[in-house]
Amino acid sequence: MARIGIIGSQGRMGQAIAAVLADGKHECSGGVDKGENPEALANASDALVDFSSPGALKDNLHAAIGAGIPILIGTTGLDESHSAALDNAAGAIPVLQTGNTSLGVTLLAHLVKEAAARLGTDWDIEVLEMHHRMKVDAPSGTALLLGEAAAQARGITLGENSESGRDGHTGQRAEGAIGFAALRGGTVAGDHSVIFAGEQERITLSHTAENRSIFARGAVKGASWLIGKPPRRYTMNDVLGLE
Ligand SMILES: NC(=O)C1=CN([C@@H]2O[C@H](COP(=O)(O)OP(=O)(O)OC[C@H]3O[C@@H](n4cnc5c(N)ncnc54)[C@H](OP(=O)(O)O)[C@@H]3O)[C@@H](O)[C@H]2O)C=CC1
Ligand SMILES: O=C(O)C1=N[C@H](C(=O)O)C[C@H](O)C1
Repeated sequence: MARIGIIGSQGRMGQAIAAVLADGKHECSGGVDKGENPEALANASDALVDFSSPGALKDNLHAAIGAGIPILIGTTGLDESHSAALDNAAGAIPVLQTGNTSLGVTLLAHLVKEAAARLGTDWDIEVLEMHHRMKVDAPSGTALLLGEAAAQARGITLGENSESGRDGHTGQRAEGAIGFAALRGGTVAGDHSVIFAGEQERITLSHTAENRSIFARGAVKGASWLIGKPPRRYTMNDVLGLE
């Protein structure tokens, strides 16, 4: 049985993952939280899953490299320096980073790509997300993943074409922009919609997470799949055979 170690083990996702690992087909090798060193956990594991905090990323990658095991990063709110650290780590170990480990969102990103490629730039793209009141980053990692899918299909760079946090006298929407809006409240596990707004018509592609078990199952599937793979960056498309 694959031994999976959980970074962020006492958190909402950490506990959902522990519940999946208790299915008798996997083994949980333990967990660490804030202030704890992930190295011993890495040495006792066949793979790590990290659902903690962006500030923990570099130490977690270091621990996985030291132990020579793969790591799946689900933590969101990452920036370009984190991205460079992920690329660097992927030279030594298998690394999978994604804003959403669910099958449904992974497929949704394909549908968004297809729609964005087929609809002209006169169809405005807006990404709307809603999450529970405890979420600390916005837009969500999933919203950015979906926006990136649309940007790739249109051959544009998301960073240079995104509009978010509109408030006050913002001026007109920039042509070709991909917009983001974030709602927070209650216990919502994760709702995402990508709206294609054209002349007198709209298409909305949506995903609703009914609870965190979909992310937890995807994380365990991804981490197990990474074991024994050659070092490089992987995606959920690789795990699910969707590309
Ligand atoms: N990719 C995906 O599919 C999904 C990604 N996520 C992302 O996962 C992350 C965690 O979400 P969630 O479980 O809801 O958050 P929680 O706040 O419930 O859990 C985070 C956990 O990580 C711990 N932690 C914080 N800093 C460190 C550190 N430096 N080292 C180790 N552990 C640390 C926290 O400990 P303490 O409380 O002591 O600070 C806490 O136990 C978020 O970034 C979220 O967006 C969530 C769902 C799905
Ligand atoms: O923090 C959360 O809860 C979630 N985070 C991920 C994100 O930022 O997209 C995935 C999911 O939507 C839940």
